[in-house]
Amino acid sequence: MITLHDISYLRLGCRDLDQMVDFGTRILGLELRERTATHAYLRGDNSAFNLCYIQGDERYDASAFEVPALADLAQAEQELSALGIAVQHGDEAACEERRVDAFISFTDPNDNRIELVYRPHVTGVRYFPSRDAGITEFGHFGLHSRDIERDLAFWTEVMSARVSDRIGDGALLRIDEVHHKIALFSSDTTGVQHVNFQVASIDDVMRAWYFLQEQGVPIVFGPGRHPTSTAIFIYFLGPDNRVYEYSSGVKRITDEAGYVPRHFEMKPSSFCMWGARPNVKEFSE
Ligand SMILES: O=C/C=C/C(C(=O)O)=C(/O)C(=O)O
Ligand SMILES: [Fe+2]
Repeated sequence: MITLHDISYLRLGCRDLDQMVDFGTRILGLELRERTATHAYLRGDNSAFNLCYIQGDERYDASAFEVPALADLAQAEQELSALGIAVQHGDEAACEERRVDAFISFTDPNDNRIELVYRPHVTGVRYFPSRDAGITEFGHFGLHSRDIERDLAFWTEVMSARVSDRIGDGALLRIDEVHHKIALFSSDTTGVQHVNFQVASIDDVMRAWYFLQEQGVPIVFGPGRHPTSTAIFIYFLGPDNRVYEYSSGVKRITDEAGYVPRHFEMKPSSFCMWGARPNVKEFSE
């Protein structure tokens, strides 16, 4: 089994890097940490970056997870190869581009690009937000799945994720005490389905609600509260048409041995206990 220590970063292709830097800083409230002609590194905590927008193919994305030890990369390669999954090694330039000491990459059974990284760089410099969105950390991300049972088997048997809750076919997966850091949603495509940043409180979610409306940002779900993780949330669209989420108050599962996942019915009330209706394809009946 491949132990995932934490989520690390997302690499997101885009057509217009300036537009994504503007959105990431002025709207999302991330800090622009570094920028080259083709790459923009943004963060909401003290990591070197959480999101890297890359000028070029807007359909490109990759999600990265940290493994605890360098030896885990070799072990992971062995396990993936045994399953017939091709593994690539990051060379020095690719490691530098990702601000990590070492990494391997592969595609999961859904053709999602996944990177396993060793020693993602963190900074000793406090995250300095470009607007006071109240971000506390990079929270989680959703992945598309064209075959949930197949992908769930991969994430829970090959990787170390555990099911916290299911909603219809969808699955919320934890890799530590946080209720979920990965979410799989039934879909007809591949890649990242939504990007979540945790904010400090309900005040930040509600402030975002007014702010996003004023800025003309399309809100696609919420404000509301997830009955699954109990988090209060708001979802909105970036200019890249990706779904972004702020949420606050995600529950922790501390009774690892005794916890049994729940299975929520595929109804809007399983996504929001206040009555908000999702305008997100993968969350709809
Ligand atoms: O119901 C879908 C989403 C649930 C949650 C949650 O329980 O917090 C998410 O954050 C999500 O996966 O978007
Ligand atoms: Fe989410």
